[in-house]
Amino acid sequence: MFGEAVQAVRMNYYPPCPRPDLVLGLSPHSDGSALTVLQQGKGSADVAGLQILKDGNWVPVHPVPNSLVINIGDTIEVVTNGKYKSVEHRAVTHKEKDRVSIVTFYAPSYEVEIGPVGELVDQKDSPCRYRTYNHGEYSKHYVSSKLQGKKTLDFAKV
Ligand SMILES: O=C(O)CCC(=O)C(=O)O
Ligand SMILES: [Fe+2]
Repeated sequence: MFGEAVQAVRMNYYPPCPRPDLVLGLSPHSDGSALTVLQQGKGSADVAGLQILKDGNWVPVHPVPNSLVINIGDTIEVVTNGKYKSVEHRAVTHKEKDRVSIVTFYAPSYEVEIGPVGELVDQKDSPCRYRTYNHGEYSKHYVSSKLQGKKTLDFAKV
């Protein structure tokens, strides 16, 4: 379904920040990927920099040694017609400690068309919520937009 899938890696370094109350490491966003695999750095295993938005509250994702965090991205939300939601998340800074995260984004090939799978669309119970679009177009839209919660997903909404 994803064609020759794209796997991209981003490494984030967050230096200590004297005013974590004023400065975010990374603004709230959802990832444009299908799935994201994230490792919170070994050397800073006690710094909970990643937070997810759940029921309107920011919840810290505490690092578990030798484990990976798997996040659902926008592409899975579209493919499942909203059954699985991409997670809104952000990174906060820490007064004394720096932090590293290594993030792998697994996403469709830029050539493929992405849309809700037929089995999860039903006129009555689960009407089609997202249009079918070219993933390359979505990626372009994503990288040229500001990180602003799940706003980038508006591109795909019907
Ligand atoms: O540093 C983190 O834990 C979050 C990184 C992230 O959300 C991203 O690179 O997309
Ligand atoms: Fe992210």
